Amino acid sequence: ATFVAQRAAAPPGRGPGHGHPQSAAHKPKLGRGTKATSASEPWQPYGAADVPLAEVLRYFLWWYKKTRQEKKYPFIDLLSAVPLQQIYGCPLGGIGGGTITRGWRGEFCRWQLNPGIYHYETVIADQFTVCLRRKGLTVYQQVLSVERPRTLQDWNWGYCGHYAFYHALYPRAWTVYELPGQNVVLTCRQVSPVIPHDYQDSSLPVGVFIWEVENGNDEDVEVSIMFSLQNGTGTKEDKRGGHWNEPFAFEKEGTRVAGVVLHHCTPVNPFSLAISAREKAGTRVSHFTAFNPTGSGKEVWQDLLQDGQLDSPAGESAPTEKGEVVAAAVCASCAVPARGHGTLELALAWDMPRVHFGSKEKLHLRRYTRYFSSEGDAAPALSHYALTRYEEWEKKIEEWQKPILENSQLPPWYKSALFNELYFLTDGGTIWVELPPDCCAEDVQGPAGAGLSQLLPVLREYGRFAYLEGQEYRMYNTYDVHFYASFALIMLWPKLQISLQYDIAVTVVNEDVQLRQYLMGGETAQVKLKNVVPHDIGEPGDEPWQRVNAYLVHDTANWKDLNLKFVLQVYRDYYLTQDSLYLQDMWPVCQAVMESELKFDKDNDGLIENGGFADQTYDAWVVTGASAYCGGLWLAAVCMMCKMAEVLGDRETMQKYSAILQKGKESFERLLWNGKYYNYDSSGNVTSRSIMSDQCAGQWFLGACDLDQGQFEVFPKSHVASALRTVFEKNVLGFAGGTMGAVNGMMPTGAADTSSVQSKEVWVGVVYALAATMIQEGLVEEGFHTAEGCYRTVWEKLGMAFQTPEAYCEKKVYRSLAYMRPLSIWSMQLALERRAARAPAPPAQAGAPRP
Ligand SMILES: C[C@H](CCC(=O)O)[C@H]1CC[C@H]2[C@@H]3[C@H](O)C[C@@H]4C[C@H](O[C@@H]5O[C@H](CO)[C@@H](O)[C@H](O)[C@H]5O)CC[C@]4(C)[C@H]3CC[C@]12C
Repeated sequence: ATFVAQRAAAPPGRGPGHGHPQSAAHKPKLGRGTKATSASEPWQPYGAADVPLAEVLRYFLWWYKKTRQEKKYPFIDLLSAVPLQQIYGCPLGGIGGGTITRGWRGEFCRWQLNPGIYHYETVIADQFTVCLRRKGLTVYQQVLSVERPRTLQDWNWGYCGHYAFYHALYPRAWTVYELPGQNVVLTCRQVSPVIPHDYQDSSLPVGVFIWEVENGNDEDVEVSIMFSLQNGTGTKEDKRGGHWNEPFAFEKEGTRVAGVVLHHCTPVNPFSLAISAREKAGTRVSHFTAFNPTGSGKEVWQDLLQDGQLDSPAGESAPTEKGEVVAAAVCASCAVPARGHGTLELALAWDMPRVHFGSKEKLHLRRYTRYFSSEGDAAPALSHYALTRYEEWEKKIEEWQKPILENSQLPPWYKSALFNELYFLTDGGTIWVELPPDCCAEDVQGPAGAGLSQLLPVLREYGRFAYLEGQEYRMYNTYDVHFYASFALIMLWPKLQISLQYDIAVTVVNEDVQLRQYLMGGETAQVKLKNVVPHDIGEPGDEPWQRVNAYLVHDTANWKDLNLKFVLQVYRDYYLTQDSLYLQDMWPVCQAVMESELKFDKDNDGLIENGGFADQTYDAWVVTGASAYCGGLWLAAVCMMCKMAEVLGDRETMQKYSAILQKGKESFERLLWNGKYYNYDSSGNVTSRSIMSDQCAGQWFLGACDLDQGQFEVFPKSHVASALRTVFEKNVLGFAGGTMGAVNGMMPTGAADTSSVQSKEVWVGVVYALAATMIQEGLVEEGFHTAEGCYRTVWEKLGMAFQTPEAYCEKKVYRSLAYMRPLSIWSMQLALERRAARAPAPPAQAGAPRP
C-alpha cells in the first residue's frame, strides 16, 4: 500500500455506503509494513550532526544545562529528533483541549494531553473489536487491527489490511472494513468537532466513531463493536498506581449514554478518559470495568465471545498498584436484518480541565470549562453531548466542505491538502484557555498598561489561543511563522486570530529586562525589548504568555520581519473582518513597532536594511543590506500604514508613510530589481543574485487585501509577474524535475544556492504562500503545479501524512515534523475565492483551474 490519493472519494453520508467518487481524501490501504519511501533512500531528520561541530558547541552546552541540570524539556531537542514513523492519520479532538491521533491503520498513537507536550506511543490495548453472531452463536470475532502484539494474546489479532481502506478529510476520517467470508461491511466514521466560526463545540475534547454495518446476507446478524482503552497514554505514568475505572450511565433529554470513565490520577494535570456508546431501541450497551492490558486478555475476549456482550459489573475498580496497568472496554450491539443496515455510535472523551504548564506557576482553565464542569468530572457529560450532537457537527462540516469538494475544477490533491493540513490547528500542541473570571486588565496587560479598549472583552469572550511552531519546535505562536499560517485562523476562526493579536499587542508594549546569551552569535542581550514584536509567546515547559521569547537562537529584537508581520496581519485581519474597534486598538501598536523598524533604515532611503546576519524567519540564511524579502515586507507594511491612516483619518501619519513609501519604492527597484526578478539582497556578495522563492511575500499580503493595484500599487505588476515566472522556471521546474515544490534559493545559473542550510531547503508553508501569490497574479496553473509538488512529496512520497514538516531537501534530509507554516495553504483558498468572486466561473474542465 502507498500513500496515493487513488480514486477520489468523499466521506460517506450519514447513512450506509462507502463514499462516492467525487472528491479528495487521503487514502491508503491498511496493509502492514507500508513504506512510503524506498529502503535505499532513508530520510533523516536535520539534527546536531548536520551542524558543524564548532557551531553546535554553544547549543550543546545550553542543551546539557537544560536537560541534565535543570531536568527540563528543551524548546528544541536537536539531539533527539522525533523519529519518522509513516503511520499517522487524522487526530481526534477539538481545538485546545488536547489531541489523540489515530494512525491510518486505526492505532491510537500520538498523544498530547499535557499542553504542548507530545508522546508518540501506540497503546496496543486501544482497539475496536467486532463480534458477529448468527442464530445465537458467535461466528466471527476479530480485533480490527493488523498488529500481532505480544500482549493480549488471547485476542484474535492480525486482521488482513488488504480488506480495509482508510480515508481522511480532516476533521473526519473513515475506514471501510470488509469482513472476509462474512458478507458484512463495516464503515467507521470518525468525527471531531472542528467547525469553522464555532467557538463552543469546537473546543470540546471528544471524538465520535459511528459504525455503519451493512449485512449482505440473507439472514439476520447480530453485530457488536467493542471499544477497549488503557487507562493512560502509554507513558510510565500508566504504571504509577492509583488509577481506577468506573462504569457510568448518563441520561438527559431522553437519551442515555453508558460506558466507563478511566480516572488517571497523576499529581500534575490529572485527567479522565471515557469510552461510551449511545443506547437506543435495539442497541444494547455493556461494559467491562477493568482488565489487565499487559496480560492475555482472556477474560474480556471470552466474555464477548460468549454472547456478543460484556458482563457489565456494577461498581468501580480498585485503584491500581504501583507497576500495574488497567484498561476498560465498552460494547455496543444490535441486530442487523438480512440485506439490511445498522448503526452503532461510540465515543471517546477526555477531560483535563485545569492545566499547569512546566513552571506550574499559573492554573489555566481550558475553554470547554465554559460549557462543562471544571472539576474533572465532565467526561460522562462530554460523552453524552458528543453522541447527541455529532450529527449536527457532521452537517455543519459537510456544508463547509461541500462547495470545495464538489468544485470539479479543483484537483483532488488540493482538496486533501486544504482540509488535511488543518490538523495542525488542533494537533499543534494547541491550547485554548479561559481568562480567570476575576482577572482584571492589569493582569493581562502587564506593567506597561497596553491601553487596548477591547483587550478584556475579546479575551473574556473568546479566550486565549496558542499553538506551537511545531511539535518538535516547542514555542507558542512563533510569530514570523504564524504570519504564514494565520490565513487558516482568520478565515475559519477569525476571533481566535483577533485574540492572538491582542496577546501579541500586549507583549509589544511590555519588556523583559533579564539578560541572556544567544546561541547563534553568542552575544548577551535583554530577553524582550519594548515596542518590538516577540518571536513567540513562550514555551509549554515554562509559562507561556507570562514569559515570552523562548527562542534563544537569535536576539530577535534585531529581526527585521517580526514588526512588519504584525502590521500586515492587523490590516489583513481588519480587511477581512471589518472590525474597526480592533483596528483602532491596534493602530498605536502598529505605529510603535513601525517606529522601531524605521531605525533599520540607516541610510534614510525609505527602505530598511538587513544586518548581515540571519535576522528574519530564515534564521540560518544571512542577509545583508536591502533585501527582496524584508524590503518587500517593509514596503507592503508601509503601504498598509497609509491605508490604515486613511481609514482612521490620521492625516499626519498618512503623509509620513506616503513619503516613505514613495522613496522606499524607488530604492527597492533601484537596489534590487535586475530586469527579471528581485535580487536576494544588495550586498553584492556571491549569492546576492540568488533567486528567492519568497521574494514576493509583501505582494502576497497586499494582494490578499486587494491593495495591489491602482493608487496602492507598490511593486510594478510587470515586475511581480516576471519575478514569479522566474521563480517558477528556476526554483520549481529547475529543482528536482519540477516535482518537489520550490527550493528557497536558486542561483541564476540554475544551480541550487547552497550558501546556507536553509537556502537549499524547500519550505512547504512558503511554497503554499508562493502558490497563492501566483494565483493572485493570474499564474494559476503555475501555482497549482508548484503546490502539488509539496503535497505529493510530503503526503505520498515521504509518508508524512498529518506531520507535514517545515522543510525538506532534494534528497534525504527533512526538518521539523508537524509544523505550523503549511497552514498557509488557506491563502491559496482565499486567492481562489477572490478570483471566483471577481469573474464568472469558467466552464468545467478536468485538472487544474484555468488561469
Ligand atoms: C546554535 C547553532 C549555531 C551556533 C553558533 O553559531 O555558534 C545554530 C546553527 C544552525 C541552527 C539551527 C537551524 O537554524 C535550524 C533550526 C531553526 C529553528 O528556529 C526556527 O526555525 C524557523 C526556520 O525554519 C524560523 O522561522 C523560526 O522563527 C525559528 O523558531 C531553531 C532550531 C534550529 C535547528 C537551529 C538551532 C541552532 C543552530 C544549530
